[in-house]
Amino acid sequence: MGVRTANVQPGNIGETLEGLAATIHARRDVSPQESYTARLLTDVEDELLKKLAEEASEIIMACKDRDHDHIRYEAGDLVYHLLVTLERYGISLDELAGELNARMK
Ligand SMILES: N=c1c2ncn([C@@H]3O[C@H](COP(=O)(O)OP(=O)(O)OP(=O)(O)O)[C@@H](O)[C@H]3O)c2ncn1[C@@H]1O[C@H](COP(=O)(O)O)[C@@H](O)[C@H]1O
Repeated sequence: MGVRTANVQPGNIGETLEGLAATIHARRDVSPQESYTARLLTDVEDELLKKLAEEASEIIMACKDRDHDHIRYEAGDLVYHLLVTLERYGISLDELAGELNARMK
């Protein structure tokens, strides 16, 4: 298990996701030697997809343990890897918003 993040303060999810997505997009121009994100964007696609599946199973385990801080931590890992996946496959946050908005009742 990774190191738990200390002193987590609430933030604005829209701003945070947009900022993180922009950082991930910018890693397209960075060498894979310098950045984990750049590696996930350029390595064989199965490396990223395996990681996504691994993070999904880790949050499931955290939920089964009813461990609040661990669920939040693994949710962070999962959302980050999902954003990298969206970047890799060319889906912007605005397009994702459109998908979710289209389902709203
Ligand atoms: N938000 C993240 C982020 N979340 C998770 N990770 C990485 O994802 C990997 C998760 O792998 P693991 O689950 O195996 O590791 P773990 O979390 O230590 O352990 P467990 O979950 O297995 O218990 C680790 O290498 C983390 O460092 C992240 N790496 C980068 N970011 C963001 O991406 C930006 C760009 O970072 P670079 O990748 O360094 O360019 C950074 O500024 C951050 O904002």
